[in-house]
Amino acid sequence: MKVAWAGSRETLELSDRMAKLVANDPVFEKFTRPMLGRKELFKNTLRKAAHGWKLIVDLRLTEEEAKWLRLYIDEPAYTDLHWGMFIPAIEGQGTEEQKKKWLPLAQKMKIIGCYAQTELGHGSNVQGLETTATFDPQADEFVIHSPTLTSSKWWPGGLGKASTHALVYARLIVGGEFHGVHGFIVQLRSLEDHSPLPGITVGDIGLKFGNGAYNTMDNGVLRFDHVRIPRNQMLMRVSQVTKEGKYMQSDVPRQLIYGTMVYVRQTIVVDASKALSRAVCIATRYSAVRRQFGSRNGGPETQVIDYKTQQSRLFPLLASAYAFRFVGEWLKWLYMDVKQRLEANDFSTLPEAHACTAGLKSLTTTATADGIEECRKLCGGHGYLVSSGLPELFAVYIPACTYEGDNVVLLLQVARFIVKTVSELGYKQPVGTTAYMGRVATLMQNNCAVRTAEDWLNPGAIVEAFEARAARMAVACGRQLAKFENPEEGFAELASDLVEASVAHCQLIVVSKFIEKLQQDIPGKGVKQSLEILCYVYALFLLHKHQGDFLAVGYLTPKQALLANDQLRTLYSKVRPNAIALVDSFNYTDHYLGSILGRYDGNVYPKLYEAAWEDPLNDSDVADGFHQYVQPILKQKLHSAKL
Ligand SMILES: CCCCCCCCCCCC(=O)SCCNC(=O)CCNC(=O)[C@H](O)C(C)(C)COP(=O)(O)OP(=O)(O)OC[C@H]1O[C@@H](n2cnc3c(N)ncnc32)[C@H](O)[C@@H]1OP(=O)(O)O
Ligand SMILES: Cc1cc2nc3c(=O)[nH]c(=O)nc-3n(C[C@H](O)[C@H](O)[C@H](O)COP(=O)(O)OP(=O)(O)OC[C@H]3O[C@@H](n4cnc5c(N)ncnc54)[C@H](O)[C@@H]3O)c2cc1C
Repeated sequence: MKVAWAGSRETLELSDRMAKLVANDPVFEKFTRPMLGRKELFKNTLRKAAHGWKLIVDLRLTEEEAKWLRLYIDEPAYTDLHWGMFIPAIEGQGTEEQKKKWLPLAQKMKIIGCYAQTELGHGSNVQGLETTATFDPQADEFVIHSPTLTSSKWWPGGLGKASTHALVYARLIVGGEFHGVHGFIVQLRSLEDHSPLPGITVGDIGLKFGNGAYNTMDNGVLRFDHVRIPRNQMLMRVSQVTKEGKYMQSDVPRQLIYGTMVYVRQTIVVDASKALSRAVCIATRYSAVRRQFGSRNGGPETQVIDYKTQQSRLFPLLASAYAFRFVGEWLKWLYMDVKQRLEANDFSTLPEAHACTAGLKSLTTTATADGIEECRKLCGGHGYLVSSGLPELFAVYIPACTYEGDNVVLLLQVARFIVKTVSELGYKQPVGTTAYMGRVATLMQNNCAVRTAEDWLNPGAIVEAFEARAARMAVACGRQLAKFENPEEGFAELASDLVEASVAHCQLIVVSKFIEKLQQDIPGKGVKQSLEILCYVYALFLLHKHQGDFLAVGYLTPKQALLANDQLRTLYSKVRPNAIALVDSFNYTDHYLGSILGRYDGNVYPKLYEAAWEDPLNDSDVADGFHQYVQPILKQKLHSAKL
């Protein structure tokens, strides 16, 4: 099962080696992080990142090994955006010449970059960005300027204190004409003493959610006062500005400017499976350790993992972790396929890639953020302790629902894609993830044929159910939209219905890809059977949770919905014997989990008790301040009879 989760024996071996390298290095200790003040915390992050980089250089780690090393260091840092966005943006939007100049500097960390797109006044609406880049043909330069307070760059990770350069997204103005938003490489700080360059105001935006957590990252604010950069620092793969001041839009779709966001969104889907699997690993192991009620004749109390309510909350999350892992694997293939096609100037699957990365990023991050919180609740009171690992995991994870695109805004992008597909059904055969809409007539007619709970253990029945739900919801939106004279007005009015139809479409993709995964060759005795059970748990859990959709579109009867729930209960009993093996398969070290509740050895109570005394508050029996503020209350003579 470890190989199924890792993806291959090589990846399992490589990731295991990196996990142990980090876990055995005291520099990467994590428990004290929530106790540190902001400046100490940030300095500690710089120290860890420097040590990580030293390991990469000294041990000559490959790019893949370095990626796993950074993951297991498990600390948001400026390197995330340098490697995760700044470099990919230059790779995707730079000319060959620009790549030759900037990539070696960035890959050797001679410069540190960030991705500065969002502003104080605009994040979702990229076309609304206000920073300007005005071409000066006399000097053959761009003048980068922040014309308003709301044009201040705001949020970019690594910007506040670490980055020497930024990839700045600004409104391109040539000869007084606006030509859309483009990316510009701008140096922010001196490479000598790291002081901000003339015309640059830069700093951190301040504390964020939770202790420790994302406060290890210097999300920054940045303003420009007429800063000049050479013309060749505008990324010019998509569009060019000539020395003479002529704007040239190549035949590449302008949306390629957004290509880095598409890349990061697809990585975020696999990240979701990692974050959710960590929380599920903690909650599952602790649910097996925790006993509460149910003792018979003085025997042991019941393990909470044996309660049906615990199983009905926990096992769908376990199934979701595997589902997101496999759909993330497929999405990575889709992204690489689009990237190859783009190299050959084939833009045919760009809309599908945009819709899938946007929709699956939205779906998986929402489910993962909610799932980590559910795992905290599954651990009762002890889940609320920082030493459970869950509060930090939650605090670091939840911005994923916002960054790289607010999840609702992204679902509206999927909605545009779906509505367009439905409107073209009469004359254009849908392909890829919308191919099922080509069978809309059948999907509108056929109703569910399930007669027994067993009938739900049929991939065909499940896929048809999810296809019918998605198709019928999309067609219903299409019919509603047709009633509006102004399509944009209709779209705005029906936005919530469209979002729900987008969720249905994306859930169909996740279910289908899980089923497709099971058609592949999966090594290991009993592994495929265990994954099949999880696949049915995932699909039938969704069907139960969203049964309103299936009933409203007339595909399911209430009886069939009840049979699905009956089958779910049976499936939970099948998951139970393998639950611990399924989470052990994630192969996480205690260091990476950072959780006393999720310890591999299950030695929870002694370690919880031990950890309590390490809290600084227990440095003295009588807390500082007691004698000053409490003792006088205890000692005061109360004359008023009322008290
Ligand atoms: C290692 C990891 C680190 C992991 C650690 C990560 C650390 C944190 C990283 C966070 C970094 C960030 O947050 S970076 C900042 C992230 N910001 C965002 O994601 C901003 C979200 N907003 C946007 O992407 C855009 O504003 C949109 C897509 C919402 C709207 O764009 P727009 O230009 O107004 O386009 P719009 O009119 O809606 O659509 C026009 C046409 O373009 C298409 N279109 C729109 N976008 C795209 C696209 N990306 N690709 C292709 N096509 C597109 C539409 O489908 C539509 O086609 P048609 O219908 O006409 O056919
Ligand atoms: C931890 C973190 C790290 C980040 N790192 C970076 C970075 O490195 N670089 C960078 O450039 N940015 C970064 N960002 C910024 C991030 O990309 C934006 O916050 C994100 O894109 C959301 O945009 P917004 O803040 O403008 O949200 P808004 O769009 O203002 O969202 C507010 C509300 O309005 C709703 N809304 C907005 N538009 C619509 C619409 N058309 N229809 C319906 N509802 C709508 C949203 O759904 C949401 O509920 C980061 C943010 C965070 C939290």
